[in-house]
Amino acid sequence: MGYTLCVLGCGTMGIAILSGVLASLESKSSFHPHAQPKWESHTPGTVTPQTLDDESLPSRFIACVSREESAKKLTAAFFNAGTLGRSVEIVCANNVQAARESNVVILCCKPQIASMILSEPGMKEALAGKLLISILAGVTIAQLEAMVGPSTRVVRAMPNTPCKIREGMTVVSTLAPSDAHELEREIILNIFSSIGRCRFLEEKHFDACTALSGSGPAFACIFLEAMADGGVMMGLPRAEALELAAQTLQGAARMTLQAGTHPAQLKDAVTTPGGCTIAGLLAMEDGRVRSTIARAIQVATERASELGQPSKK
Ligand SMILES: NC(=O)C1=CN([C@@H]2O[C@H](COP(=O)(O)OP(=O)(O)OC[C@H]3O[C@@H](n4cnc5c(N)ncnc54)[C@H](OP(=O)(O)O)[C@@H]3O)[C@@H](O)[C@H]2O)C=CC1
Ligand SMILES: O=C(O)[C@@H]1CCC=N1
Repeated sequence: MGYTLCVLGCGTMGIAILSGVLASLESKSSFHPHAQPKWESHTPGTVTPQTLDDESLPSRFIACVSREESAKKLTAAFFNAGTLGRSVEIVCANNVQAARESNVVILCCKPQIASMILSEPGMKEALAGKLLISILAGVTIAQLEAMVGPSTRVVRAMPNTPCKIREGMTVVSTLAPSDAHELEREIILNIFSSIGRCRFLEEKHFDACTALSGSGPAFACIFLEAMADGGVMMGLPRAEALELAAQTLQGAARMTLQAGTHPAQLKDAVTTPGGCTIAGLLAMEDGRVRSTIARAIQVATERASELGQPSKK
């Protein structure tokens, strides 16, 4: 059983989502009696699927691109993705047929070309009565609804690149409570909580989420690289410096997420009076590191809100 899932515009994020979903299904199919479902470790507030019936799980996968070159890359990417990966159908320049054959479509193209793709002849009909999940930055549900027919259910999601290793953070636009939407809710949760954390938030928060968790991996990597650079400056080999920085950031983040420890508490616990940590912290404060990082989120949020708008050029 199961439904057909189509990724319309399968680039960086499409591959990340599809790879994560395939890996999750592979791990579900290789039953382990002591295996914990992925979502059991989630903190309160993040959402998890209630059931795991076949109807809410994908069983056929279609990935769409526009160029042959991209199609070749996808074939290579998914051929190595386990047995399920080999069953991804790669479709080049035939979006309408792919949408017609699908039940759920995840729109993963650039924001600027959404209207072109959704206005292809036959697309409205192909999407009629189906669930369209858009991950596009800055393109609102109202804008998307104006591009599709009234029977297409439009939902926004904002995932991030770590979905590829099932450590993603995805925010999904709040769904109106209704029995008719229960299956859609299950489908959305099964996709995104199988590839990381998933939480619902009102659409008005989407530009901030785009900046914080969507762009966030890039910001975190600047911090990670800078920490490693400091280690290298002090004589550590590059590879070890990166390992130390990455595992340290992961450990601190996990203590916040899993143990619920406030970051300020974590910081204070490390900071011995008169010790080296406070010396480093004061150097960071001199560099206005907090306001610089917070302002980066502010500026990225503002930019995200412009991405769905027609270019002013
Ligand atoms: N990158 C990120 O970290 C995040 C991105 N997003 C959002 O995800 C979306 C995609 O971003 P990203 O994955 O980085 O972009 P990419 O450029 O990597 O992927 C876009 C994909 O769209 C395909 N495409 C282009 N034109 C068409 C067409 N006419 N028909 C079918 N497919 C087409 C491209 O294929 P081809 O090369 O063949 O044209 C490419 O595979 C954006 O809207 C972005 O806002 C959201 C969260 C995080
Ligand atoms: O930079 C961008 O526009 C996209 C959206 C979030 C992450 N990357």
